Amino acid sequence: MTRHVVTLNAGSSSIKFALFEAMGKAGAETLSALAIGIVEMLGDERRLTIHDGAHTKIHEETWAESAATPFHADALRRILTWRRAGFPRAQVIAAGHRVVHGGMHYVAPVIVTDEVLRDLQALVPLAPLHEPHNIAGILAAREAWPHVRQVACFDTAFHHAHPFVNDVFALPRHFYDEGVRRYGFHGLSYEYVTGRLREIAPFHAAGRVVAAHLGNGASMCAIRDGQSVASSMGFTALDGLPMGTRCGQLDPGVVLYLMQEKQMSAAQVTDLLYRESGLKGLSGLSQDMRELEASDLPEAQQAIEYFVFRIRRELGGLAAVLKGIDAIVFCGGIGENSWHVRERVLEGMEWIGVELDRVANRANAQVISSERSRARVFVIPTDEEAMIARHTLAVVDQSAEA
Ligand SMILES: Nc1ncnc2c1ncn2[C@@H]1O[C@H](COP(=O)(O)OP(=O)(O)O)[C@@H](O)[C@H]1O
Ligand SMILES: CC(=O)OP(=O)(O)O
Ligand SMILES: [Mg+2]
Repeated sequence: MTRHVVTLNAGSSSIKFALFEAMGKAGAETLSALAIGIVEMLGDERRLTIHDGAHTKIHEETWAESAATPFHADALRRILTWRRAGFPRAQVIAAGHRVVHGGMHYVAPVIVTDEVLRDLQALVPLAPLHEPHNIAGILAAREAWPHVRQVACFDTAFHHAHPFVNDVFALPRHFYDEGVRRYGFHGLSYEYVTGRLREIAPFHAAGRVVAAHLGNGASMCAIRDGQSVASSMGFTALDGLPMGTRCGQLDPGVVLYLMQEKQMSAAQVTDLLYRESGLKGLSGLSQDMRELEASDLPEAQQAIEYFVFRIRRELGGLAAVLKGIDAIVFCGGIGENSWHVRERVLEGMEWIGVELDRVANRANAQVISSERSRARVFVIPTDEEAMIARHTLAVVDQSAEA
């Protein structure tokens, strides 16, 4: 049996998508990506770029749209038109969506219903950079594709079994019961790299692993025997490491100061912490690590220094949670590509059992620790799309059995 699944990862100014083919018996299918693409909003211009499963560019188009045209619906229309022309025989049975926040109740992927959408809407304030766009992507897909099932796959789900101490804030107890907890994000990415680690190094995958997803958003996760134990991200995707435009860990007293002494409104503070801080705010130059690495500005170098410093702190903390580490995994745009950041993170980490192989690291090799290193360090390209596709197929098959 051959079936197809489309995955969507909708952001504010881009939609990443992929078309997967599933072959074999239901439940034991192999998935392969036929196409992986992105629609980007670049001012009034929009661009669709598609690569095949071997990373060869197979399509590119740009078109002008006024900023007033709803971006997600417009992008979806283009994706569908292209899909019909490029893969006319594809039997698309479902669309899987990355949804960043699942709150207390969504701890596994689900088929989207009106009730699910209402629940997700209530989570918008907890993920203002992501959730509204994730929902817009689902709505646009539902409208463009009324007969295709929509499945929501949550970034928080991988972390849902955290022990209480890694989940709680020291607030009066009722806040925890209401859902004011540490959720953790990037779960689809962590789940994928954990699965890959099981294939590459099963012994290490069964042990104590710290994984670092360092992309535009950045977080770290302590994983024991494949299960998330603690995450640097909390109630929202603001906590932990500094990111492209997000502040990372911040004394809550700063928020009080901004509101009380600087008379900033909640909306202004939200904008400051989510969109104007992190690497962008510190450097005054860019949120893009490549630009910072290429810059001589002292502020750009300090922004990288702070990023590295927080990763090292988190690494020490998560290693303590796990009582030692057997492996570290780097993934995400920075984790997979910046040998410079990895080198600085791992400098002088012998005390934790890590010795870097500088040559392997500079070559972005899969294993970047030396032969002598007690813990092994891996660079594993993540694939949130593949994880979404797997979950989506599984949910569709389960619902058929039910
Ligand atoms: N070769 C590279 N060297 C350093 N940083 C890189 C490199 N390639 C990508 N990056 C950085 O990765 C980040 C984007 O990560 P990515 O995981 O693609 O983001 P997103 O969360 O949008 O998927 C950017 O800061 C970008 O500069
Ligand atoms: C949760 C999160 O930060 O996601 P992203 O890295 O896609 O911004
Ligand atoms: Mg990302």
